[in-house]
Amino acid sequence: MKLLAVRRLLRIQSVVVRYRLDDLLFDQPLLPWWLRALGYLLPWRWLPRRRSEQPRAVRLRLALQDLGPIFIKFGQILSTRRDLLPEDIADELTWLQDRVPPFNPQQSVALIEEQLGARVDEAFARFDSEPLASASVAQVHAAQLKTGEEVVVKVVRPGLKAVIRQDLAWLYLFARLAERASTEARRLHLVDVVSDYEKTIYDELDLLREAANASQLKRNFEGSPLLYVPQIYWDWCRPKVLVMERIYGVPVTDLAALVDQGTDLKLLAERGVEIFFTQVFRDSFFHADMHPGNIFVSTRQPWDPQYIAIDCGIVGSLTPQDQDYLARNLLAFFKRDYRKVAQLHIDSGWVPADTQVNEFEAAIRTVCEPIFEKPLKDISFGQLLLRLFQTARRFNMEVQPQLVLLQKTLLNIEGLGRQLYPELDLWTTAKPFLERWMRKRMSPKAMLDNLQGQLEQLPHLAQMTRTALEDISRPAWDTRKRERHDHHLLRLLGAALLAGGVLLALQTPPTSANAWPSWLMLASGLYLLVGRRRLSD
Ligand SMILES: Nc1ncnc2c1ncn2[C@@H]1O[C@H](COP(=O)(O)OP(=O)(O)OP(=O)(O)O)[C@@H](O)[C@H]1O
Repeated sequence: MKLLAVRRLLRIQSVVVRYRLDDLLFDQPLLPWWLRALGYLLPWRWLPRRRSEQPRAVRLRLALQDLGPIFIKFGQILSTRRDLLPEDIADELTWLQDRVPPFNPQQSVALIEEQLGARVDEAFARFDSEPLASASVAQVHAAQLKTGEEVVVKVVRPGLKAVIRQDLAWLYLFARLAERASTEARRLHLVDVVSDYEKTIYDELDLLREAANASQLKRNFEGSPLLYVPQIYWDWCRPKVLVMERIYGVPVTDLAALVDQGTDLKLLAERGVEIFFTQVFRDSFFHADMHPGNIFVSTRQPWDPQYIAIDCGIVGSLTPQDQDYLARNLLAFFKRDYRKVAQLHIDSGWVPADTQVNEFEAAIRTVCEPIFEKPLKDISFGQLLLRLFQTARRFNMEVQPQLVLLQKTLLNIEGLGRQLYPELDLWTTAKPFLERWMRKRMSPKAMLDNLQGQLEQLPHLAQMTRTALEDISRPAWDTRKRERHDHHLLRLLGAALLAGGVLLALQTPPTSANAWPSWLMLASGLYLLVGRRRLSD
């Protein structure tokens, strides 16, 4: 194992030298001056540079490509972190998609047979050993089921787990060294970036998880003209093999083909935004790997264009509270009500309760005012959220992985939408959607449903109260947790009062003189459940 690790390090080194990444590594303000100076002692730094040498971003992309799937995937993820990378590099790394040499089809067949416990010719009527596509994590073959359906068979690259383990170990080491050597690297939380990557890469290896996500997404958009998700053939799915319906859409990046078939690009761009908001707010289940390689457009009815999404390995979801705060934040934002944005961040518990709201408001205003100087159609939602989270982080906002995922997806959707239709006005497209959603949440029916939900929790009240009280008495209890807990306790108390009030009202006529306790209980219960929240908005 150690020998393998050393060999891998030598390989990484040789790639660094071959692509002359020394300027990227050692000329960084990220590193302290003494390390940058030390860089000049490296023998290869003295090699003459060729005039024709490509720009640094291209050299970095080629180097990552050369280092194989794990570095490619890491580069793809980095390309979405525009908060960390210079623009030229972030732009170039987006080209790291789907350009991975295929692996031997015999390996595919062996793995499929091992996973299915059947020969390929027993499982399929036809199996094309020439791969249809080869990506960083998996290879895809076209096939036909014995029942006649055209399918694709996705197979995980053999031996990927071992390579991941090894490459990750090196990535962690580099990140840790950088963090130890420089405050800038610590500010960027490089180790956290690698750790985020580690979580997603292992998730992507489990194709059953991807299949389950695809099934759920398909169900959420059943019959919708907006989005189509290929059918999963569960009988043939295993952890390393996924069999799904073959789709024949136009890649969304192929603008010429879309124009040729007469696609309504404006509608297509707007539908992208609608799909995103529907997934986030209606379903709380969103495809979080929306890079252009995973999106196709149906060839049917170009005047009524429908997206097709594949590769549901990474999905995100928000709690109802996060949904609520996010929608309010966006609405407050576009009214430039920075005070409310700051207050919402505190109420939601995203930043500590003792944050100075004035200072936080001023910081948000400083960051956002220049963005709002631009016409609405040029404002990037994703950038706005990114700036907001960066500001909030200075005020000790805990990193909220679900929000980071959402912000990255939003950047993807925006980038895609504006590529299709540069005049796309995201805010005007999204605003009615958000307002409708807020109105629906505040409708009497939604409130009643909410109330019913609270009442259903009553049987657990005693247990929850006991646990909460026990927790509170623990010394390590921090203020933010305490606030959240207080909030839950008050809501539970509200539900209890309301239920008690209803029971009393059933026994005493509401107009009689001794009905006041039931009225009092009903009013205070309602206040704790609904009024408190609305007043705090
Ligand atoms: N259902 C399908 N029908 C037709 N082609 C498909 C289908 N699923 C995947 N493909 C092709 O295979 C390619 C790779 O598939 P997919 O993106 O699922 O693999 P991956 O290894 O997860 O890739 P990534 O690098 O994006 O993570 C796609 O870009 C597409 O060209």
